[in-house]
Amino acid sequence: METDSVRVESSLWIGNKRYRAFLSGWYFSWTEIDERNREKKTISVPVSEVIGVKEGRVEIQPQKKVEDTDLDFTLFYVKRNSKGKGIRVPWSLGRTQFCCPSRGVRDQWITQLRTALKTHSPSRPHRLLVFINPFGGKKRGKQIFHSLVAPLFELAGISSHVVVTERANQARDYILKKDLTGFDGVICVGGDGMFSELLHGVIGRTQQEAGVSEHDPTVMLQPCDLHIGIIPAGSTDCVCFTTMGINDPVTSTLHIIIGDSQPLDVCSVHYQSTLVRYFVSMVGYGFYGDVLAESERHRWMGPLRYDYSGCMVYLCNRSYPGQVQSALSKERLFPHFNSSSSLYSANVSQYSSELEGEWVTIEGRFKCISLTCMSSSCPRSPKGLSPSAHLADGTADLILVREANPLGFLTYLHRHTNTQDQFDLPFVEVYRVKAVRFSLPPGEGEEEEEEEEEEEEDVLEDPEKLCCSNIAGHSQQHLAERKERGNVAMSRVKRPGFVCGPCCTKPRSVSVWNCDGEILPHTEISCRVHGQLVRLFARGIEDSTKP
Ligand SMILES: Nc1ncnc2c1ncn2[C@@H]1O[C@H](COP(=O)(O)OP(=O)(O)OP(=O)(O)O)[C@@H](O)[C@H]1O
Repeated sequence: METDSVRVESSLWIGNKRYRAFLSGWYFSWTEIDERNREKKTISVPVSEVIGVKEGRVEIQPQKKVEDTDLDFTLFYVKRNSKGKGIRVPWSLGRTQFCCPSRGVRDQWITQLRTALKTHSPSRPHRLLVFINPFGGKKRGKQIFHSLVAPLFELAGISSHVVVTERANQARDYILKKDLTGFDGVICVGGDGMFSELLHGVIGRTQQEAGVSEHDPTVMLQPCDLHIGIIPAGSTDCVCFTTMGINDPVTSTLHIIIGDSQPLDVCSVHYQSTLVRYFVSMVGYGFYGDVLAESERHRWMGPLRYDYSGCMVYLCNRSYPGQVQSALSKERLFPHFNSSSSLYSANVSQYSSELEGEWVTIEGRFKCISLTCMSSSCPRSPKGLSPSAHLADGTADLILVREANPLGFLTYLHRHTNTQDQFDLPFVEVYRVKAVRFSLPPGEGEEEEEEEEEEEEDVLEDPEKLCCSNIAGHSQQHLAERKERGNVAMSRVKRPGFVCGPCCTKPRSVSVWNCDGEILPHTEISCRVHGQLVRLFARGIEDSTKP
């Protein structure tokens, strides 16, 4: 065996074939040598993608098997599969078993490979805090973790402390309050809701430690050091799909093990001087808010409720008045920006602001308004809400869909599922922004607020007076909540009933905001993008055409 500072080389056998193996700088390669000493196929594995090196003949999947032999060692590494269900190829665990001419050579290979691994992968996690939501998606969180994730962590020498959640927000509270010394990252096994819990926990804790007030909408938030990992086990897993290009627990686990790090922009939502929420995926008004509100009332339908609610809300053909003020990023014009909906058209006025960049005000009636920090893709919409949105450039894409005829709006919605440009429509405008404020135009919504208050008084007397029969079914509980928590909580519960579609006899001119699948309790909100606030164990979307 030849060894120098950059290169280790020797003959090894895989089965009955002879190979010349090299460990050289960043790569471990082995080339098949035929009987005439000619070189044939070479396989190369970056050292940074080696998952583990074990003595003997070892198998991890489908079941762990170890045969302790003197001459063999087994190499585990990231293998890119040829096809998968995402917009990039899935990763799996590659395994090759080498036989050495002597035990000394075998031990030397193992030592050299492990040393190279430490040198070339300094950012790998050693200890992780894992939260499993046993009720997310198809309720397979525990099974996914124990059968697919835990064996890979063990192989890579990662220890994990596992918390199976017993209630919503347990993971967030744990991160905010418990001692996290020694953990290199927090992992959720669940869907977007679980990711959001970790996001709020990690950001909140970092700001607490830095003495930064999250409620101040103008404050510069402290970037978070603790990495977040997502093992998809929810029903949509949009954040995972957008940051990985695929929803696959093994691919996610391998990214975590090799310590990939992807910065991510986060948007804060404030109501006056109160932080309402953070999001990375989407906040949407109008159609998106109405669909969520409607679907909340049909939870019993399971995932089908989104299709059902989408149809019902579409049939209502509603649009809402609004005033959107946005701080444009320097990269103001969106690549797909439609020239027919000019930025400086009559209904756009400019004014300066405290935020860098220029502010514009846009007023009108909208079918929907959405703001997204990422493309927000999912298997149903592989290109997502805003196909060219970046993960970490400090901007978000504001998409305004103005009042349109039902067929036009259907075209817009349908284009999310195919390759046609959803922005190339005369009633769609897109802006790349750093901050957004939404308000109701003067006079709009006030009448409703008053009506709403009167109605709530009536309802207190007689719950059956609620405009929507579905809500009435739950009204006693809602009334109790209102008494306990005040108007905000009541309107949070009640508003979905106001936009519920055909069953509701009182159409309203105010929608609700859908923030990453949660209904926000306020209409007039301000949003601000915080560039690269958190880091994920991910690599963004890899080009699947590369080997
Ligand atoms: N033990 C628990 N009991 C009840 N709710 C929980 C529990 N653990 C977590 N939650 C909450 O359940 C909500 C949904 O969970 P999760 O996001 O994992 O699954 P999902 O809704 O199926 O997936 P997706 O959000 O991708 O559609 C989260 O908002 C989380 O706060």
